[in-house]
Amino acid sequence: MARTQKNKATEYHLGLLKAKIAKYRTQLLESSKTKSEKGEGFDVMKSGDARVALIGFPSVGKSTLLSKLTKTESAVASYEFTTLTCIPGKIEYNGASIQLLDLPGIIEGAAQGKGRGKQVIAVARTADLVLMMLDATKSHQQRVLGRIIFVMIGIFQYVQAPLLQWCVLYSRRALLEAELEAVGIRLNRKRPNVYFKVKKGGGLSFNATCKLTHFNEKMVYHILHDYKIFNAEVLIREDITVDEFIDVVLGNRKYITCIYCYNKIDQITIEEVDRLAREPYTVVVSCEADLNLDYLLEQIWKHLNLVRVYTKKRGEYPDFDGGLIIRNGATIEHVCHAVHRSLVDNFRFALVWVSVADWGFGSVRWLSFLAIAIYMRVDEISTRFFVRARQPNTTRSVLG
Ligand SMILES: Nc1nc2c(ncn2[C@@H]2O[C@H](COP(=O)(O)OP(=O)(O)OP(=O)(O)O)[C@@H](O)[C@H]2O)c(=O)[nH]1
Ligand SMILES: [K+]
Ligand SMILES: [Mg+2]
Repeated sequence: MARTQKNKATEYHLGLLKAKIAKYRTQLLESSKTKSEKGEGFDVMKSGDARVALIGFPSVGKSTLLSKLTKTESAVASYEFTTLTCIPGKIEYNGASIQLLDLPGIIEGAAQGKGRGKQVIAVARTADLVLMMLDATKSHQQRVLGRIIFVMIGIFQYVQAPLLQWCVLYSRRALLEAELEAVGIRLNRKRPNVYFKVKKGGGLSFNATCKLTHFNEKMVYHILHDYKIFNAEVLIREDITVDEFIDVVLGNRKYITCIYCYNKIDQITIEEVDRLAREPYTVVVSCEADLNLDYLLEQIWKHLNLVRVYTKKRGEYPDFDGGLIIRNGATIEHVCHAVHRSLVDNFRFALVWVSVADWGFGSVRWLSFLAIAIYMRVDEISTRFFVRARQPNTTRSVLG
């Protein structure tokens, strides 16, 4: 693929190669899974309302952060690979209990099993949020190096391509992302809006509701052929790339939010801190100097997208102490399950109050919910309406 020039004529050929690589990669991962039992990740029980995994190179300060944010102490030392297993800690925040996992550092080639890479990445797959820790001091060194390389590229025009590649690859953050990407973790990306269903017969039915600029029906046909899928229904609802389509076909991708956390900002200049802090999904902290850790918690909470639901007895004020913590996108059925397993069977209707601040885009939904609720029994429709609350602290208003 590196040798193929990228243009309109070769796009098709490249797409097929991508599908092949994805296929072989999956086969490799699957075969190695059966060979070693150790590939399943560390044996740590999921507990609390959400799970956050600390991923990063050795000695970036992952254990220091765990020890700061939770009551658990994880060994901190200046040498690499101090932590060798998964160490769980508990963060109590906004009434929720969030499991924070300290993990061994990972290195280049982790996805292929270097170090304890495979186990670490397996744990990352089970997390609701990946907290990618990076060393701010190293990122600065790297930028300086990057500039030098770009000057060199200017001088040696003819070796441009490999050098550029090296430059891109050398970014430590990109390296980590590539490791996670290789095992099917997609960071800060949403699931492609594609309906894909394998069928028993009937051939391939292909439809797109928008103009596709990256590939066409013929390509879809050939990619599916490569996976030995001959009968399927494909409905593409957004202008996706070939890679995204392959993700859909493979179906085992994990879409996880990632916060990039630059540690050790006590060691770099304020200008550098400012530059890093402006990047998307980025938080700058210093675990040792206790800088910005409360903002980090705030961001973790925000990106976990948890919803607090409080129960209320008839004629009484709601109990704002013991709330139920529910994932965003959960339904009233989930809420029932969180209260008691048998509740769903006897469930008839629910009255729902939402905070005014949540009305924003969802207001139409809530108002229609209210309108329909008046005419229908709520249990018939409740499962189709999501319980969403983004800013649960604000004024509550009676809706249902
Ligand atoms: N200057 C500075 N040093 C820090 C900071 N946070 C951690 N360190 C130092 O970084 C070193 C490594 O910290 P650890 O917490 O052990 O790093 P780790 O990522 O858990 O490392 P491994 O478990 O080996 O992968 C220690 O010597 C810490 O004292 C910080 O905010 N500023
Ligand atoms: K260390
Ligand atoms: Mg550690």
